Amino acid sequence: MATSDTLERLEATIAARREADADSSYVAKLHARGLNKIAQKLGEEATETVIAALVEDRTALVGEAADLMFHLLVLLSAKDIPLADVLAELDRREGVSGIAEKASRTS
Ligand SMILES: N=c1c2ncn([C@@H]3O[C@H](COP(=O)(O)OP(=O)(O)OP(=O)(O)O)[C@@H](O)[C@H]3O)c2ncn1[C@@H]1O[C@H](COP(=O)(O)O)[C@@H](O)[C@H]1O
Repeated sequence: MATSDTLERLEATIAARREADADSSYVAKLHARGLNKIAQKLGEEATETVIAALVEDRTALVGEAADLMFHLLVLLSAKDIPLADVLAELDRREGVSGIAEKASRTS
């Protein structure tokens, strides 16, 4: 079953493929084309994800969401930001929202 380990494995694969031959690796090809291209691809995948959601095509939405998450990991890799930093930020917000909820219950 896919878990957050899936994203961690994919992050490691992307890191390992960054310097590969651009003819045989899509990750290497994207990195060779630079940050602007990676950012452009992420924007395109975000738009395609939104469209798939709005036309209510479940299969397409799952595929586009996978493309979006993959390209986000490529962008984070290009900026040398570990996935763990993003997950830690989500954990931090979970804690913050828990504190806000408790505060509203006691006031
Ligand atoms: N998850 C993915 C993944 N999702 C999407 N894609 C690629 O993303 C591309 C998107 O297609 P597009 O038509 O939008 O892109 P394009 O035509 O290549 O580029 P442009 O014309 O936009 O410049 C396709 O080539 C897909 O194969 C991916 N390529 C790789 N991975 C993972 O990355 C790993 C390493 O891949 P390589 O670097 O190719 O070894 C693989 O084992 C997979 O786990």
